Amino acid sequence: MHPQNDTVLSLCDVGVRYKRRGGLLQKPEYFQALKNVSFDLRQGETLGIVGRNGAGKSTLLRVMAGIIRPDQGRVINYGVSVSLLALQAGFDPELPGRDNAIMNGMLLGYTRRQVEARMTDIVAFSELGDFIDEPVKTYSSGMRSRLGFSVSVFMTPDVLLLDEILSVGDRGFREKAESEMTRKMSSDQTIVLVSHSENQINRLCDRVICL
Ligand SMILES: Nc1ncnc2c1ncn2[C@@H]1O[C@H](COP(=O)(O)OP(=O)(O)OP(=O)(O)O)[C@@H](O)[C@H]1O
Repeated sequence: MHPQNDTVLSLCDVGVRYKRRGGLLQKPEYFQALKNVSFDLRQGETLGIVGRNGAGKSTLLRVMAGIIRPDQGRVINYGVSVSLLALQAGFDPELPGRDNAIMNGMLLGYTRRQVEARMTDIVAFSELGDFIDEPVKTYSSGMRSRLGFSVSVFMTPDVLLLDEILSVGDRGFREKAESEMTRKMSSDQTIVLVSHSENQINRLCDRVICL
C-alpha cells in the first residue's frame, strides 16, 4: 500500500521484545512490549498515544525516534528529523544547567552555535535565573523538568515526540508549558504525545491511538 503524500513516518507491523533474563547458561526469556503496531504519522498532526502503565507507549516513542530497532516489522522515515523529549533523562548532574541545555539541544540535532543563539530565550522561559549556572544535581525535579521543557520549546525537530511532559513543574509553569505546546500543535509542527491525562489528549490531539 502506498502511503498518503503527507505521511512523514510509517510503522508497519512493528513488534518489540525485551530480553528479560538469561545469564550465559540460562535460556533467555523475552517480553513482548509491542506487537503488530501499524499506522502512518502525517505532517502537521498531533497524534495522541494512550494506554495503561506498561502498555508500551514509551517503547513506541523510542522505536519512532530510532533509539531502538523493532524486532518485527519496520519503521519508514520519509526524510524527517525525529526527536524524543523525555524529561529527566539525558542530563549530566555534575554540569551546569547551561551546558546541559546545550547538550540537549545538540541531541535534538542542532549545532552548539544554534543552541547558544537561543540560550537567552531558553533561560528566560525556564525561569531558572542564576541557577542556570549551577550544577543540575542541585536542582529539584521540577527545575530539571523546566530546563528540559524549555530547550524543547526553542529547538524543534520536524517530528517532536513528547513522553508525559505536560505534567511538569508547578501549576504556573504547567499552564505556560501547555499553552506553548498548544501553540506548536496548532502550527505546522508534527507531534506525538503520550499522556495519561484523557482530558489533555482530548483537548490537544487530532487523533488517538490506544495501545
Ligand atoms: N529495557 C527494558 N528491558 C526489559 N523490559 C522493558 C524495558 N523497557 C520496558 N520494558 C517493559 O516493557 C513494557 C512496556 O514498557 P513502556 O515503558 O514502553 O510502557 P509505558 O506504556 O510507557 O508505561 P508507563 O505508562 O508506565 O510509562 C513494560 O512491561 C516494561 O516492564
